Amino acid sequence: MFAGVAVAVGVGGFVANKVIKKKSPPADIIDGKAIAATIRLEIKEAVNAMQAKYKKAPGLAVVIVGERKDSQTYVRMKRKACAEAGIVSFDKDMPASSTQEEVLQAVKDFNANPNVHGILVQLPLPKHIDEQTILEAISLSKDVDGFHPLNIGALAMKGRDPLFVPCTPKGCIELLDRSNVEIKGKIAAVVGRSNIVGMPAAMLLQKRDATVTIVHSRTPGAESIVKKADIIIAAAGSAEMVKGSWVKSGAVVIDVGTNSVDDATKKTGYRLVGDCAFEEVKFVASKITPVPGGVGPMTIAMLLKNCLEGAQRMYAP
Ligand SMILES: NC(=O)C1=CN([C@@H]2O[C@H](COP(=O)(O)OP(=O)(O)OC[C@H]3O[C@@H](n4cnc5c(N)ncnc54)[C@H](OP(=O)(O)O)[C@@H]3O)[C@@H](O)[C@H]2O)C=CC1
Ligand SMILES: Nc1nc(=O)c2c([nH]1)NC[C@@H]1CN(c3ccc(C(=O)N[C@@H](CCC(=O)O)C(=O)O)cc3)C=[N+]21
Ligand SMILES: [Mg+2]
Repeated sequence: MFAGVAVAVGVGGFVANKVIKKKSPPADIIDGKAIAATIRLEIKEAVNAMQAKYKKAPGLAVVIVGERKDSQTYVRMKRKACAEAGIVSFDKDMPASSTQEEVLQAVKDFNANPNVHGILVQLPLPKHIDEQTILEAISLSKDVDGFHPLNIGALAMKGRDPLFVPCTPKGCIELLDRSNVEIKGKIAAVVGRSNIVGMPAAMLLQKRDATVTIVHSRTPGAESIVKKADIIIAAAGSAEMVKGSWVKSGAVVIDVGTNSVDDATKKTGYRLVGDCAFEEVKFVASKITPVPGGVGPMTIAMLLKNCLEGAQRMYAP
């Protein structure tokens, strides 16, 4: 009823529209770390139940090739999370000089091992190894990362469901669900189209009846496209690229980006930032995930969940 009523205030003969510029209250922070902890407890209970019923524990094989510091950190976190949930981890740490044949053989050995229900080959692999060849060698029923082309193909098809959904996008959807964000009928924008995050995230949103636009490095006018979205999943790997001005008021923002930027005030010399400018976006969005403590912990929780489900399918199909 107030629409169309202009508030004009005369200031010394000068008439200006008085704009009361007020910052919106900050967004709710979606606590991925806490949600992941809850899920990990749920998994632990299911693992205990499996032990009691079948005298078997789920097993996860983690293959790492080379000495990349970040990969080692992630792999250590995954193995620790497995141990806490009662999932047995099978470690295969291979030197960067390993041949493609050797890595392939490691995968084949785990394919044949009945105590292994999930196989994860940490990416990226050294340049002389063809990632796709390795990923396609993983048994479909043990593909807990969901990176096998047949799993991705099923993800893209109407009326089909893959055996495994990639962990990071699955974690993004779980965060939306557990934060009571409706996906159906919403406009969504995914920034990034990688095989491991952006593309599968877009497929999942679309399967849940969102209308999805994928923005990538060749997209003209990315800002105005992102600004139309009710739900934004940012996975470009570009520190703080999504500014407050890119975000529609009240949008829900899931920030996958994990970028390390130099920070002399930290004892490590760096800190992690997302793909969203958190301090700006939090005053525009209604809900937002932090980095760290948002999507990252969910990725690990979903890995455990996929491994548990793989084992459950084998013992109680
Ligand atoms: N929290 C977690 O669990 C995980 C976090 N990550 C993080 O998520 C981010 C993305 O990872 P990943 O998908 O593997 O990265 P990739 O580098 O494989 O893909 C990045 C994608 O973003 C697009 N892109 C890059 N810059 C821009 C830009 N300025 N504007 C629009 N699009 C852009 C690229 O476009 P194009 O295709 O045209 O090159 C590409 O599709 C990284 O920060 C990574 O560290 C990744 C995995 C798990
Ligand atoms: N085969 C394969 N599967 C993967 O799932 C896979 C991979 N390769 N290669 C690399 C990316 C990256 N990734 C992350 C996992 C956890 C956090 C995570 O837990 N991050 C914490 C912070 C961690 C820290 O402090 O360094 C957080 O955001 O709170 C981040 C990133 C999985 N990946
Ligand atoms: Mg390679």
